[in-house]
Amino acid sequence: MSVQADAIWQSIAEMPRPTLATLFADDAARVSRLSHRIPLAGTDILFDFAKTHLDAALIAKFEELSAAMHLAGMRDQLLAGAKINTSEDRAAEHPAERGMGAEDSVENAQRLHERMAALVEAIDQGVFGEIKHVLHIGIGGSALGPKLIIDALCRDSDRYDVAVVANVDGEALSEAVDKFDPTKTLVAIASKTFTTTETLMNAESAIDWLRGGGVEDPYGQLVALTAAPEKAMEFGIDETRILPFSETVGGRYSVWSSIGFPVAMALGNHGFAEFRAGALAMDRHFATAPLAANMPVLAAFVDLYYAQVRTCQTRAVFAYDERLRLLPDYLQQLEMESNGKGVRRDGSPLGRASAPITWGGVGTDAQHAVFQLLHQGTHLVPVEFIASRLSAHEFDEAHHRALLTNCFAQGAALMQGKASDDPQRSYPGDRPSMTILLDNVDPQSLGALIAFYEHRTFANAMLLGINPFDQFGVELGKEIAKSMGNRQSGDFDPSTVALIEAAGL
Ligand SMILES: O=P(O)(O)OC[C@H]1O[C@H](O)[C@H](O)[C@@H](O)[C@@H]1O
Repeated sequence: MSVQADAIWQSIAEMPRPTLATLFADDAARVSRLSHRIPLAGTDILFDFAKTHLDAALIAKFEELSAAMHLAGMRDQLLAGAKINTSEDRAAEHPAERGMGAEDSVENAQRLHERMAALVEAIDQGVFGEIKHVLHIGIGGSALGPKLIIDALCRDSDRYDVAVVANVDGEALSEAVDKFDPTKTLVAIASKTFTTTETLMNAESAIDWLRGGGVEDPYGQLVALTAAPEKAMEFGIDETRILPFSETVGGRYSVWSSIGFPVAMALGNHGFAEFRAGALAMDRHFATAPLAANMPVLAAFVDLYYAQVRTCQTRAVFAYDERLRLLPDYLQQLEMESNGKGVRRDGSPLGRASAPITWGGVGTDAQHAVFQLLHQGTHLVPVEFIASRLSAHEFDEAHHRALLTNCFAQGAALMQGKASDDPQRSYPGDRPSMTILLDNVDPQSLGALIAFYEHRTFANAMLLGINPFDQFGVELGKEIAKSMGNRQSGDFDPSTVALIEAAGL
């Protein structure tokens, strides 16, 4: 980090720390200043930062930090498809999947999307016989995005039943295939590298399941979603059913690419295109809005303020909408795999806290489980609420009113607190939250929301000097698992040896 950035952090740390109550009392226009309604491709999203400790002075300091860390320039490079993933010497071209980036990359992505759309149409038209189910096999970035989007948007889809299987635990595959008829199932094998052991093992077992279920040519029912088409061909998948995507699209940023195939199957090509259009609208906002009114950037300021200055070690995300219940899982990979790093882009020590731990759940369930700690525990946890103005279920609208009321009440309670003579019953208050209110849970708003999180993660990384696009930290465990599986090494530590023996491996 530059000396200049260090000095800015120092001055942020020394700034006065007014309470939320004082911030509201001192600025009658606080809500209009910090609550932004952003119009995006036919939908609006409201981002309310008023219940965080951000104020004009803090924002100005973070703008200085942004200048010192070249945030705007790095953003422009990201969105132009420059090679900003320096440790792997490549670009990070997930925006190109939505239509923003280097011209040839955008064209290439479009061509691949058309190819995928054609395959979806062919399946719809019965070219593969009667297909009713899609078994999507992938893990990490090749599973979490499709799982979230399908769970959110395809609850009463009359197109295909989709199951996403990630875990190498056979229970996961067993649970998924139990509901499916092998003769009517298409198996999508999703792996950017096509080398991930869990995915390949599940794929082999799925082929056995197809064969055991009377499918004469199981390979004829496989589709591959990958950036390594040659490996998928070696695996035995016909080239016409391999949907490639670019090597420059990172795994946890890949739901927009052919990894989104099950989303297109469940939602239809049009729905998947709308999902990408929502993201493109957020890309445009990120590209053009001034930093102080740029939602991903402001959110990163909030994240950094709490993690760096108030030393919060976690941040909690609560979806007040059953349709978004998988959002915290998705964000855990996006944020922690991107920014859970102790070194900067140039390899020097980070010298400060990396990304906080992302956790969360679904409201109102979580209120009856973990909110005690948020209200009275000794850890300060910045909370994020995500809700939708409209619901889609068939029951009385009282349900949705109660859901939203609870969501807003929690934010108010965290901030207000409550004094009491009895210490057990007193609430300190001044606990921050931000709220994101969607108009609806639909493809555009979800696309825009996920792109918002991607850019927020990027802005956090740039302001810390981290490369958010590699993940070397996941390799060591894989290597050790392999050597254990192959029994090549007798020199594990005594605790590990005792566990191997106890399990009879
Ligand atoms: O898509 P794949 O190549 O199979 O990789 C699946 C996942 O595994 C890796 O271990 C990484 O941690 C993830 O970022 C990646 O999404």
